[in-house]
Amino acid sequence: MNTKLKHQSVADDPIERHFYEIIQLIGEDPEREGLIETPKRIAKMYREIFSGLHENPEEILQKTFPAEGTKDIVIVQDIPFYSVCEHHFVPFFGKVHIGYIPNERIVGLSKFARLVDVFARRPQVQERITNEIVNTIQKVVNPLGVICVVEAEHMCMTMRGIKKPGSLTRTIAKSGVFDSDELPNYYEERFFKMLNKEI
Ligand SMILES: Nc1nc2c(ncn2[C@@H]2O[C@H](COP(=O)(O)OP(=O)(O)OP(=O)(O)O)[C@@H](O)[C@H]2O)c(=O)[nH]1
Ligand SMILES: [Zn+2]
Repeated sequence: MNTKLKHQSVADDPIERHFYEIIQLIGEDPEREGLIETPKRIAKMYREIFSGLHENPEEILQKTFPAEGTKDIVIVQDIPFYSVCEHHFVPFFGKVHIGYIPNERIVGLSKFARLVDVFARRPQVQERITNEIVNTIQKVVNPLGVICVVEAEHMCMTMRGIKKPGSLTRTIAKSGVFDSDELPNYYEERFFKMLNKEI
């Protein structure tokens, strides 16, 4: 008997074993050359794209620096992200824009991108990523306010189902001074002007 045969079906890794079965169940041959290592590849990829489940987002924001007199909005925009929609397990991807007004401490800029990755690398809905980013920064860094906009294209709306390529979903979450009842909100308006490079 060819010892290579049924390799993945008896693999120690349960993700590998289950994908071997899924390939069979869709009517494909998991033993053919092109697919023989696919369950192993998918298991490795799943551990990468869902690695955020095993990371603590609050740890990322532990190290901060003195605010150095910063009183205005700091924006990090166009942070690219790739996530997986929890309803269909297909990708949604786009850009995140984060603004905050420091209180006494500022955050290292790279930490915002790390925070985005931790939340994106989980089965997600776009609204939750947006809220989680704001809530975590507000809770750990305690700035005067945080605002986050996420823009994304959802493959579950383009490659399947309703099939509307190019449709864009925008979500927004706010805290502190960005979230006051006063309308129009000065800080929110200023954030969007800065985002459009008008300031
Ligand atoms: N609010 C929200 N909905 C999402 C997100 N990602 C996917 N969805 C939606 O989740 C919904 C799941 O709807 P269901 O009716 O349970 O599933 P379905 O029959 O596959 O839906 P269709 O996509 O309409 O074919 C769909 O309307 C998706 O567009 C997201 O990030 N946020
Ligand atoms: Zn979906």
